[in-house]
Amino acid sequence: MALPVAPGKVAMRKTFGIMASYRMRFVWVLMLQITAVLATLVAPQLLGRLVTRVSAGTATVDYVDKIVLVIVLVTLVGAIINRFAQLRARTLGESVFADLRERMMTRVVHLPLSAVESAGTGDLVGRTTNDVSRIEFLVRVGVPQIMVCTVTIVFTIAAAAVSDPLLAAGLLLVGPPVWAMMSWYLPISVPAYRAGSAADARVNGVVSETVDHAFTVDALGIGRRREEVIAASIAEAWSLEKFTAWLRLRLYLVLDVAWRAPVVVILLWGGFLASRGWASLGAITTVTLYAMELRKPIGQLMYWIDQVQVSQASLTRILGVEEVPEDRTPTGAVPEDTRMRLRDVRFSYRRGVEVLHGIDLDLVPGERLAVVGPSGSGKSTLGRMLAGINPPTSGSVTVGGVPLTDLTETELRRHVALVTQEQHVFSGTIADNVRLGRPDADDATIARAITAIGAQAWVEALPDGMHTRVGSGNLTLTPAQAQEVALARLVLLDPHTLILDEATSLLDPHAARTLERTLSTALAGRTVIEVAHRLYTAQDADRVAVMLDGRIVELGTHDELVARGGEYASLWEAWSQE
Ligand SMILES: Nc1ncnc2c1ncn2[C@@H]1O[C@H](COP(=O)(O)OP(=O)(O)OP(=O)(O)O)[C@@H](O)[C@H]1O
Repeated sequence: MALPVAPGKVAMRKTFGIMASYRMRFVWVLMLQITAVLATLVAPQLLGRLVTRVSAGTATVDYVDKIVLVIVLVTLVGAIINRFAQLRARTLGESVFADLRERMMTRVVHLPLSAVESAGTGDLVGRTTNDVSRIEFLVRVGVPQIMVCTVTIVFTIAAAAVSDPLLAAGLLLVGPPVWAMMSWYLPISVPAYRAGSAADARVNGVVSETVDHAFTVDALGIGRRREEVIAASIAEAWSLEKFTAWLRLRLYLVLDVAWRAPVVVILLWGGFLASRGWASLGAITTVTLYAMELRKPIGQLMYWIDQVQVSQASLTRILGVEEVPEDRTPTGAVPEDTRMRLRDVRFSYRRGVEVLHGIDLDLVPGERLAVVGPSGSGKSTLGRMLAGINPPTSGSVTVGGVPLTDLTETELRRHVALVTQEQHVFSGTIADNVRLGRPDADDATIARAITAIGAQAWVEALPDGMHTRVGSGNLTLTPAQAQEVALARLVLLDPHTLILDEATSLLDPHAARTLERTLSTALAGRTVIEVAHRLYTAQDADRVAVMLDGRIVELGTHDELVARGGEYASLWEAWSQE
């Protein structure tokens, strides 16, 4: 299921909400810009007067000098204010953009994992990269320029109207064709740009999926098939890109004329009015100069209108991330003990396809429970329920009487944590990676955690010990080392209940068993639920739960279950004979 896109009204409300928090700075920038524009409007007025006096033969040299001096001064002051206004506008744009980006990142890192998984990472990556870049230019440069352009256009037209209303009325002729063009363009372009962004995200998704799993693609010999999938997604993105380029072409054809029109219209209209004696040469000069001054802001505004469409589509995708519904609502309830209970837990990844069919389970604090069963029987899904990664579709998973979904993420992880075979090593030192479990831990505490999981030998043998940089571009840890770092992180996090889902499956059987033994010392006193593929894990456990088709069909000690002669007994017999 794709991540949501914020509806137009919601996006608008949120955008205004962000802008409202900067309203004083907006007003300040606006005032500076108005002052700068007013300064630029003085020159055409004075030139108009000069032309009137010169054509009437009443202009003295002294008068001309004075006018020129005032024009130079006003233009200079205007340029200084304009520069200052631009600077303030750009810093305002930077602040708004930083705010938007922080908002997004905060939401992204707290998104319900289930929502990210079902949407696929391509969509989220597309939103945090392509879409953010698309609006970056608009917010940083566009918003300030749109303000400048709008203020310039409004005040220039007003100044022209004050100089000669009849003559300035000619400027309004440009309005209707631009309006008609926009009425056609806007409703088509936003959905087209949005579809383009989604198609780009799909390209991202299929390409990164193929690259990430290059070995699998190679092993299965499905390179050509993947090429076809990538080509199809690129073809889709390309056809949408062509369509939006065609839209822009039409837009620019009309707007290009609109951009040049004001001067032409005023000269023709002014000539007509002058021939009737309804406009003076001075007024025509002033209004023509104003019309010329309109060209630049009109041109820029046209460009930004198109950018707004591109960005609006991206903005609705970025703000859409905030629309992902929460999958938990912390109530502030405090668990009274560490006892975990599942009652009639049912779960479906997809509507109508139930994979857990009513599971009841009471964990005994401090016990080690092995969960065994055939592939697809729901062991990992049960682990995810216990770790609170996916809330159950119905029924309840509680700790100390409080449903896991009533706890905040941070609080939840203090109670229960899940370790799978996939462990990400973040760029940084080994100590940084372990410290993720408890940000305030000092080096001595980290060293103890590393020792607790038996990794001190190889860590100390590294050039800088636990301060050796690992992750992308640095030392690459083996899967087993990465797993040990993750387990050391867990020792620091110190939850009372741990779910190990094939946590040691990347290790060879001997190393796995050694690590599991070390772990059981490090995790002594904690409740450990282990999704087990190797049945010696079950033999070592206090109790064994056997899963079959989304149900727990047997629960007891290894000896009891072997003696019962049921499902587990046959699994055990088959395994011991291997
Ligand atoms: N993300 C998912 N989306 C949809 N269905 C899923 C998802 N993950 C698992 N399933 C389905 O849920 C059922 C239970 O899968 P689960 O991974 O929990 O079983 P398992 O016993 O852990 O299997 P294995 O030992 O192979 O890991 C299977 O039918 C599987 O296809």
